[in-house]
Amino acid sequence: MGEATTCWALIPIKPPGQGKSRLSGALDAQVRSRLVEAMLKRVADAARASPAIQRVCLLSDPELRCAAPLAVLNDAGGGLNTALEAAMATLPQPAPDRIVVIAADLPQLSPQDLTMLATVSPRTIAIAPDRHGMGTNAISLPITAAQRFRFQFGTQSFIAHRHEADRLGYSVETMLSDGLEKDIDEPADLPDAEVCLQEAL
Ligand SMILES: Nc1nc2c(ncn2[C@@H]2O[C@H](COP(=O)(O)OP(=O)(O)OP(=O)(O)O)[C@@H](O)[C@H]2O)c(=O)[nH]1
Ligand SMILES: C[C@H](OP(=O)(O)O)C(=O)O
Repeated sequence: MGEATTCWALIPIKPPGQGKSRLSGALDAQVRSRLVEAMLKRVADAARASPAIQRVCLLSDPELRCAAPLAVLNDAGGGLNTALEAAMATLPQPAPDRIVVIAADLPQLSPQDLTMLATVSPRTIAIAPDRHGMGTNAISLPITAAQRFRFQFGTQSFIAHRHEADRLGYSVETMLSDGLEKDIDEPADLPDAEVCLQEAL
């Protein structure tokens, strides 16, 4: 039997008060910020409950205080893609075999979703698209790929991330589940955040 592989989850989150601006027409600033916190807690709890994940880190401002006591990797600035690339280059050692980058706005995420992302075969990059098949809600990278991967968050990132995996010579697996697809970007998405929204109101 081979050595057990290790996997960490990395959750990027903007500093308090800065996230989910597209919801500002539907929710006031205080509710929005509580919703962001409730969704982050849900994602962090799901990651911590997955037996395939050994460590859960946030990528954010190191001053961030959140309900869950999690390690925070410094967001070096420059936007999400640049900050992720910098974080991959400066991971605490010993680094894991695999790292799952997962959005903080997935209120229906389950531990099984994390386990599915963490347990793909070694030469595989797994990508979870959003409900429109356009954006990327999670990406699971072997450590050998993580440090060369050019993140493409922004518009149409799902296809761009697939191309990036091809460029690096990894096979791609698409991960689909309700928990992974249903990120909360627009007011129309809010019914999918019902439980977190109850906490926030
Ligand atoms: N650390 C960090 N996290 C980011 C950054 N940009 C986006 N994120 C996080 O990445 C995830 C996906 O981002 P979006 O869905 O665009 O969320 P958002 O930026 O809060 O939403 P809008 O303000 O409406 O665009 C969320 O968890 C964000 O908090 C960044 O520059 N640094
Ligand atoms: C960051 C962006 O996510 P969205 O803002 O569409 O959730 C993306 O998936 O590239």
